[in-house]
Amino acid sequence: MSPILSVRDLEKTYDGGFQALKSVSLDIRQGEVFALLGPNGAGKTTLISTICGLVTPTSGSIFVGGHDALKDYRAARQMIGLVPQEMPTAPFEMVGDTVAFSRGLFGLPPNRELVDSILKDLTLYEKRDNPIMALSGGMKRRLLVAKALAHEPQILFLDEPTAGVDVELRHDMWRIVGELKKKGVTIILTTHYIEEAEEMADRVGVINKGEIVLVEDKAELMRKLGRKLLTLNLAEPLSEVPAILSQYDLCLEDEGSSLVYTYDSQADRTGITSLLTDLSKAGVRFQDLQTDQSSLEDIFVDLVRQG
Ligand SMILES: Nc1ncnc2c1ncn2[C@@H]1O[C@H](COP(=O)(O)OP(=O)(O)OP(=O)(O)O)[C@@H](O)[C@H]1O
Repeated sequence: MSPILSVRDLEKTYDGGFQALKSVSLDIRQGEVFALLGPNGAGKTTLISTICGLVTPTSGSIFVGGHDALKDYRAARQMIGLVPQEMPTAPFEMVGDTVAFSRGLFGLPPNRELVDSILKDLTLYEKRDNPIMALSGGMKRRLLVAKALAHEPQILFLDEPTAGVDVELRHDMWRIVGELKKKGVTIILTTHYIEEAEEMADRVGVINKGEIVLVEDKAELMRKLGRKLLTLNLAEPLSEVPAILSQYDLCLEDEGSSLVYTYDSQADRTGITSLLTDLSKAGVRFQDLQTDQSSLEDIFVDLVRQG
């Protein structure tokens, strides 16, 4: 299936000479939830803003649903909903009206039924005749989603949807994203929260200093994360791994005083029991042992540090 969004060799150098995007290429699959992770200043907002037509790229191409976003901006933008981090100020506007207005901005005919159903999905329907200023912080966040959905976009960008919100609202947002995905909406979100990417994403991309440094299925990442290290501190150092233990792919470390076994913690059989039996048969004794697991956070920190 061809990607719903395709970015090729995208570069952005701001006036003043700062290069915020360096040859970014990315394909987004229809119906997926893609989490874009990156530290402050990595280029997440620049990338999203460029795709949404708010920032002009220096070079490169963007295709949205087959439309060239640079040459056929309107058709491309029509397919996209953008949930910004903050509410533009229109405090006296009514909740229902502001969502209807967002739809009108795209030149679409009014559709009160649709607006009502969006408000209901986001549990804002009861507030439809209230001014925006009468909403709680969490409701305002949900309203931003409602406004972004008013023109029935196929792709929804969420820029840090849960930055600075409480746990309850964070889970609320995750539920909303899950429901939109079920309806077939493709979702791209930026986040600082690894937990958020783990919870929601089908795929994870990491951007650092304007470059995409990793794109991977979350399941694959989790599989990698499922690998654990068992380190045995030996009673006496070994010069080599005994032949009887060759099947375990052990590594001898710390000048022969530690044996390291890598295993899949999610497998039915980790092999630890038989390893310990075979160690005993080989006469290898150990004083202590420890297990370590790398997390998505470790992988992220490593990638960002290397960059
Ligand atoms: N209008 C601008 N003019 C010049 N430089 C800019 C402009 N907008 C952003 N930048 C720079 O581009 C880089 C990327 O910024 P961007 O906002 O895309 O990062 P981000 O990954 O979204 O960061 P954060 O997580 O802090 O929101 C930063 O160094 C920023 O200072």
